[in-house]
Amino acid sequence: MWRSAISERQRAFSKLLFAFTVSCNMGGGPRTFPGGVNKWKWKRMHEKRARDKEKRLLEHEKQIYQARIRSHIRSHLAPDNSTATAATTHGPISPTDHIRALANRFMKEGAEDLWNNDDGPLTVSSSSCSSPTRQQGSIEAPVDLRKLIQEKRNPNSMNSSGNFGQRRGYHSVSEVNSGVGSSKKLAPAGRRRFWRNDSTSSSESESEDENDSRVNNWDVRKMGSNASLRKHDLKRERRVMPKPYDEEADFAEQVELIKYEINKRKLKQKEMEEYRVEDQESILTQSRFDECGISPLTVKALSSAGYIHLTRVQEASLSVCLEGKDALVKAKTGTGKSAAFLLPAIETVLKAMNSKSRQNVPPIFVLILCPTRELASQIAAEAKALLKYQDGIGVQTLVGGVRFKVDQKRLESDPCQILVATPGRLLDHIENKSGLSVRLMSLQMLVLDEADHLLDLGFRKDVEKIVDCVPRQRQSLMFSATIPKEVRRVSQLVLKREHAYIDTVGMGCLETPVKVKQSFLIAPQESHFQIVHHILKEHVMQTPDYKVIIFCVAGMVTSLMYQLLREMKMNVRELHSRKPQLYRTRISDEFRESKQLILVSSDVSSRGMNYPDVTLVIQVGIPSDREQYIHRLGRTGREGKEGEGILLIAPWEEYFLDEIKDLPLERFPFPDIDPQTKLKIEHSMGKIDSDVKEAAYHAWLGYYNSIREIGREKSTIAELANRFSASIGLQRPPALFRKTALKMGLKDIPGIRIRR
Ligand SMILES: Nc1ncnc2c1ncn2[C@@H]1O[C@H](COP(=O)(O)OP(=O)(O)OP(=O)(O)O)[C@@H](O)[C@H]1O
Repeated sequence: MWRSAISERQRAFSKLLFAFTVSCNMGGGPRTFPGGVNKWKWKRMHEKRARDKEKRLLEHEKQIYQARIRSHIRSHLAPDNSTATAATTHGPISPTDHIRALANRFMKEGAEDLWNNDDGPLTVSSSSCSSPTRQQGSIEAPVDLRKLIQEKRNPNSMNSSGNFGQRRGYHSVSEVNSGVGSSKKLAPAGRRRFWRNDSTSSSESESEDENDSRVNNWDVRKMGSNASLRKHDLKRERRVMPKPYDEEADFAEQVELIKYEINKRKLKQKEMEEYRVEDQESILTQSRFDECGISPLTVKALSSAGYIHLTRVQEASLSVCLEGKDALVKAKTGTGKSAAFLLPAIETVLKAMNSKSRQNVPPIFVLILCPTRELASQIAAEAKALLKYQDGIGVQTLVGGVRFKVDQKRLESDPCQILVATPGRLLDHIENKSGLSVRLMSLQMLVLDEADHLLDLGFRKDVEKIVDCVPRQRQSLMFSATIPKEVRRVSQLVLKREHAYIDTVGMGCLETPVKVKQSFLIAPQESHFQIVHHILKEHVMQTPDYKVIIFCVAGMVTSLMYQLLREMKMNVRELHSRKPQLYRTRISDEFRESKQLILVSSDVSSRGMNYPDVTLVIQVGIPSDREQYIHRLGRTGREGKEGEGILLIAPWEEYFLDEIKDLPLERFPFPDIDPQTKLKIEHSMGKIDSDVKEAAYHAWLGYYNSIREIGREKSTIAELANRFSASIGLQRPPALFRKTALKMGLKDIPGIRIRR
């Protein structure tokens, strides 16, 4: 356009000069010019000056035009309307009129050069949330005026590709001529005014000055601007001038369109923000189970369980899992991961049962591994609920604490296409050649729930052995609310190299449920039992349907806490690995069904357990790591509900707060415990059997001695353990067996007593 405008002026100027020189040649003027130059040199010099001046002028006006367009757009985007008002009231000419006036000049051929990658559309970053104003005014993507205009001109020709040439809807001559469709078909309708077809253009070209073909409307130019394309697009194409009156109307329309588009985006952004807020509260999506390609009988079972819509993790992972791909899935606690792997598991079984020929041994098609017995029972129960209307598909559990023979009999007599197991007990069966290995040869799907824990050092060896015993040709799925980097690295022990990684939490996003209020309290070890009692009393008073889990650092410390709270007449239960399995199952079931109950538990309940409507989780002492903190906390605030979590630690455990510093923990106000209650607690503690206290001391010492991150000398740990021992009313620290002390690396450590 610039060149064309210049050339018009040049033409006029040349004509003048020509007239002038002709008149000179006819004897009417001087033959030499100032400086002794001849008339041709003089003419060329003036032509060049005129060209330069023209160029400068155009450049200047181009900049004004760009600035005006930008300020116009900003005035529309600015949340504060005063800016917009100011912009519309100042000066003799309104911004819109100014833009229109400038556009009349520049929205001709080549005007698209005004918007290019460098000086192009206004970009408002949605990520820049430092100032509230910007936040309000931010939009998802920049308003691409060119795209809008292009869309308006020819909605069918839009191309969302990032390629600049394509985005502009340009077609090279070679493309047009090479039959990639006719040029009419390819060139956007509106563009035809810029880029003409041969047929329409030829007649116009005839009317042009033949001698000035360099600068006529049929000028040949590079596609795109120099600024935008630089050396990248050297295809050439002809162009023609648009009709001026058309342009004016068109531009007014375009401005309207831009306004409309900006408003639309603002609305959309508002909606998105509202959705995000809702989104954080609800775990459900708009997708429905009856539309996601699973068996109708499963959909029926889902409906009767009250599941209509998929949760986010189910939506994100289901299609991938149904395609048969391996997947590593991360989603927050309480968001429906169990169903996310159970649904594809059921589909796998249905498919296998339809396709498999008769086999000598009843095949197990799906194996689900999980770390605890309670979790295995819970998963099996959920699977059974989903299989409510499917006949002939059986789910069984293989967990410790049940007699081996009983397991064997059950496996032989009852159908079992889906097996849910803890690694240790499953290995027992595999290694004892109970016939399970043969049945596992038909395995189609292996699932690791709480995958990061199963790949922890405690379980990894067992899991590796199990993986070695199942067919390599299988689908493997791994689920957890936490997937540390190390686990991603070792995930290939189980998953195929080309597995999908699905993270519904998102990098840098909050890993804990948004509606759980988290706080921490640092208090001397000696006061922990009193503080727990105080917090519980307050909570019970304020929450009629209270349901609390207290996590303690080890089984026997759990038992001590339980006995103390029971002595203090609280409605409390205990759950830890030192209890027989039948007891554990009964307590777990009772707590699931109950309200107004306090469960004191070791980490056996920290992962996966779905106790509905837990109102408060108290963690006494540091968890083994950040992941454990997240899982323990995740027993409350499930399904997007509200909840509360309190971490109670001793001053020397404060270092742990660093590991969870990205989580929204607030300081819990230090409770004011009345002396009478203190006395009562001391009295209750005095009633507890010293065996329990001694076992608690040993468990406490064992736990803290095993956490490397503490970074303390063994002697310091021994000293702290002795303080704990005193706080629970032991006269002196209990002695350790020599063997135990050796194993723990505590032999000859000052403060550690060895049993004689
Ligand atoms: N699509 C759904 N619609 C409604 N409720 C659902 C849906 N999917 C799962 N739930 C419910 O959500 C709750 C949490 O599910 P689940 O125990 O599978 O969570 P999770 O993500 O495995 O948690 P964790 O990380 O603690 O193991 C359960 O009560 C379950 O019944």
